[in-house]
Amino acid sequence: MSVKVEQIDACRWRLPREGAMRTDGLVFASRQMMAFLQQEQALEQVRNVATLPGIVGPSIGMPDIHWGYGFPIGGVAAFDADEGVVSPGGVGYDINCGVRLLRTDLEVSEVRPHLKQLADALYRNVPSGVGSHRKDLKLSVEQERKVLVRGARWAVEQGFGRPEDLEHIEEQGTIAGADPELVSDRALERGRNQLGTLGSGNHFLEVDLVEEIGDEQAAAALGLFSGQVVVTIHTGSRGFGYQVCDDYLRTMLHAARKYGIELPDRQLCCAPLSSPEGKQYLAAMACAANFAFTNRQLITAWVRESFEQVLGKGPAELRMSLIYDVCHNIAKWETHQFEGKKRRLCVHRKGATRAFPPGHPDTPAAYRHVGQPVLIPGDMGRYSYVLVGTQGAFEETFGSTCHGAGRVLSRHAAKKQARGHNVEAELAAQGIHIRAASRATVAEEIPEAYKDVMEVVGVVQQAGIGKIVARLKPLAVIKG
Ligand SMILES: Nc1nc2c(ncn2[C@@H]2O[C@H](COP(=O)(O)O)[C@@H](O)[C@H]2O)c(=O)[nH]1
Ligand SMILES: [Mn+2]
Ligand SMILES: [Mn+2]
Repeated sequence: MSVKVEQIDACRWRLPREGAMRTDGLVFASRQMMAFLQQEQALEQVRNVATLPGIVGPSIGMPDIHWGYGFPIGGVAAFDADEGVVSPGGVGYDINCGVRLLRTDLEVSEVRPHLKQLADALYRNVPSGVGSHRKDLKLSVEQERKVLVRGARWAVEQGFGRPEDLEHIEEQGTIAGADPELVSDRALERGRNQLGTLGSGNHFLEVDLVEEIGDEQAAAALGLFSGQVVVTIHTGSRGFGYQVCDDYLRTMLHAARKYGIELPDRQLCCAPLSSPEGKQYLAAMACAANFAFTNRQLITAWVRESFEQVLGKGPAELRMSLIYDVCHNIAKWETHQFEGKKRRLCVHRKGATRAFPPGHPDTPAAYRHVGQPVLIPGDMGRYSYVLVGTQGAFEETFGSTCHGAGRVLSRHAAKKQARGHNVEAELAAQGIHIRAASRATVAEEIPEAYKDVMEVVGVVQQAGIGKIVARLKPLAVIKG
């Protein structure tokens, strides 16, 4: 299916307003990416989002855009507080899936001789794959409710990490307004066993090497240097968030009918932000977001523990601090300047990352002169990127940028392509050690399953909606 697009410049494309659209679509992509996107449903989804009530500015697609449930993955849409809507499809099933980056003082030469052992320790200490969890983490219902309200702060209070970690988490690791009364018993039950687990598929824990620095000043501010060993964690709210999303999709289908919202696709079901249903979803979503922050905080503690077990040095000696933790599936209340006016907007980022500019008060003090860190994973065989947010992103995309490379092969197609290959052995030959609960996951996650993230961040940088700070290369990857 071909969607009408007009090229604006080398990396911007307009999907002109027509039919039921209330605004234009705006997609960031190279010509080559657009040629590929023309065969995809994601552009149609950008147009569908543009039909929703109260949308402010364009319906935006990032260069890693691909098909998602209702809203595309790699999509950003902002809605007016009075006229606008909130939609679970605009956040996604894995509420507050996100990425966290830890630094160390270690040079790669100090780690290489211990890499296999380190991969084993991380695999042992951090539960990954379906059904695994730490035997020493048993939550009562009361404790779980505290997690949902306090987020990463709860984990720090229990001794998982240090108070200064919180300063380097989006929203300091706690989204306000969470109400555990608004989540189902089923969600609570699924969450209890899954807190402190990585999950499967695209979720990962990775030891990386800082391969190249793109901006020395920003790298120094973030504590990054060439040849350094860092750790990336990518996971979200697990079965808890999934259940919250699933429960509220039903509520929202009913609400859309009740409030007379016309939907080009049922998967865009939503409710007015001012309605009881809209407010309830945001309060339940906040619970899931806090669950995810806690999840990444617990995993951080076990990563620090693993390094200490293998290298005999604790987190303080290794200066193993949290660079940043950023969400890429969330809807948030934010203040933005739009058409000369300050507006309170609910910004949906689904497979998109907040990218606030230098000087923004929500950027941690240590980074305020360079911009908010933006963490963009690529794939388990090539590279990932660290960026910072820009004024361009603040002005054009509600302070947002891409979130990854984006899939190009379905899981099925990736498995087919991996047939006849020993992916683990091929990666090991390149010095990348994989530990995974399932062979099938590794096959589904081959690097070729994703776009080349270098091209994605290239578009982002060219468009001025992100600035490259460093490129990371995987050394050891833990997959579910
Ligand atoms: N460095 C790695 N990046 C990976 C790996 N598996 C997936 N990915 C990238 O993450 C993004 C985000 O995924 P999403 O599930 O939140 O949409 C994805 O687009 C890939 O680029 C990995 O093992 N290592
Ligand atoms: Mn994710
Ligand atoms: Mn996820």
